[in-house]
Amino acid sequence: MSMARSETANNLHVAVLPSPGMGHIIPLFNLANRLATDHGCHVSYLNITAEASAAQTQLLTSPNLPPNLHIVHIPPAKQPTHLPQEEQSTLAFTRLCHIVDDNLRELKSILLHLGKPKALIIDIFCTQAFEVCKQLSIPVYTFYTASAALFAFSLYLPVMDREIIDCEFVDLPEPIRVPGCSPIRTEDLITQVTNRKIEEYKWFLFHSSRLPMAAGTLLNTWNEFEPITLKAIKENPFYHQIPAPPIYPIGPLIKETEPITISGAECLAWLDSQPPESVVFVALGSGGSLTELQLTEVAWGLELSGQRFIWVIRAPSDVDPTAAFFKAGDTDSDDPRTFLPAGFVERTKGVGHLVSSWAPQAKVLGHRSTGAFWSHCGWNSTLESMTYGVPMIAWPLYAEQRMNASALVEDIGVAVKPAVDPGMGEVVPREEIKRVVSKIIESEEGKAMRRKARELSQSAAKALNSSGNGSSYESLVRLVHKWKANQV
Ligand SMILES: O=c1ccn([C@@H]2O[C@H](COP(=O)(O)OP(=O)(O)O[C@H]3O[C@H](CO)[C@@H](O)[C@H](O)[C@H]3O)[C@@H](O)[C@H]2O)c(=O)[nH]1
Repeated sequence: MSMARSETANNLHVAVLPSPGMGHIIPLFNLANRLATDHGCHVSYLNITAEASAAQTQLLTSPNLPPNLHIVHIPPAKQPTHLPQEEQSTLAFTRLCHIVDDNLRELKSILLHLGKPKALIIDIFCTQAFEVCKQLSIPVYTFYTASAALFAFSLYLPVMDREIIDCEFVDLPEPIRVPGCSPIRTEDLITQVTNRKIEEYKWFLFHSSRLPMAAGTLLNTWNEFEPITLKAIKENPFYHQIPAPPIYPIGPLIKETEPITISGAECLAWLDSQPPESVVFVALGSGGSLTELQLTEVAWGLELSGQRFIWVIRAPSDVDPTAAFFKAGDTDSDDPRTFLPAGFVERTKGVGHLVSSWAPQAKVLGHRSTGAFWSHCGWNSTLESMTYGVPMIAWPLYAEQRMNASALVEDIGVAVKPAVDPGMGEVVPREEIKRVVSKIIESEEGKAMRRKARELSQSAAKALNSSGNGSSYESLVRLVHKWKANQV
């Protein structure tokens, strides 16, 4: 039987700690919002303010927050680590890990000041909180913002690192077999593990090896989306050797509200005037950008396809590879249109709509005119696309996105992946772009992908159903009951 909301409420105080980067801030915020609105919890959302992006500030200063959700700002660390210039520009992840490390120094006094919440839910890159919370007897839960498959890989990583693999992972002759996951081709591996000697890998291994310290892991997925992996994590004897924490699949949690800027409103108004399922939405997550050469090919490919599009466009990555990541939602930078082929904007007027830096993505994906999502396959983008039943063009860039893309194309059948031209290096040429864009909007294969995405959208809605034993809804209710039962 479904557990009623009123049973779980009564001022239970929980805190939520995201790491920086919109791909983490957004899902932890969605969870905080859900706990406050659906489960009546009193929620403190701990916001690391150092290097906050415009999108982060905009999200957290929204006037529509529920009254029982409080944003607690962690002031920037007094003596932050200074990374060498070269690392600052190439490794967003290392920089992110240092920001967390520096800015959690005062976590203990913050939690004490908040009156010791009954549970702390942390992002996977905030595992420094385990020791602090042990001293305070606060149970810590991780919210895994990526797939269950990556969670399984991460649980297994310390074992592989210690006992099984003595070369670089990318040099292995065969795909990596992790129980419950499709074999992971070495070229699809998460980028953080491609070089075991560098700091990026050490941080990823550090946080992965601490996953078993959690009292439980909330996964942003649902039973029907990753059935085999979830079953394996729960049941496979292999995982019993690794003290894996109990898992709670609570997804797909996606943005329910988002602040709309002027350019966002224009983008939605443009969509209103387009035919149903006709528009390809091109957006590469919060930090994705393309090289100048690739940007040119994408522009030509879109134009040649003749299909309608919305394109969230950013300055080329050759200028500064991590600029987009740390400046998410910042529209003050150069007008990216200046990087496009001459005459492109004029020639595609009426057929295409450009948005600088940031669009109201969830709203665009939920719009009836959107026919496909050209995405870097970040996990939140993937969940948003599936929630609204939109098929995808898979364009993975970094992190675990290649793994997600392969699952979406090969295992689930909701995406198509353009092929690179070996003669042009890693670049996908305009003819190939034209082919996949037309295919996903017009072909029978594209329609089959849309049908599959719609089925998943229905199963997602069922999992979240609050009045019909939705599996994800019930998982979260179970947790809230548990926290409440431990309440003194
Ligand atoms: O113009 C934009 C661009 C992005 N978004 C939102 O930003 C989030 C982006 O998240 P995601 O798709 O997961 O991409 P990243 O920001 O790149 O996320 C990082 O974190 C994810 C979760 O761990 C990983 O899956 C990714 O690989 C990693 O790059 C989503 O909610 C989008 O709706 C917008 O609202 N407007």
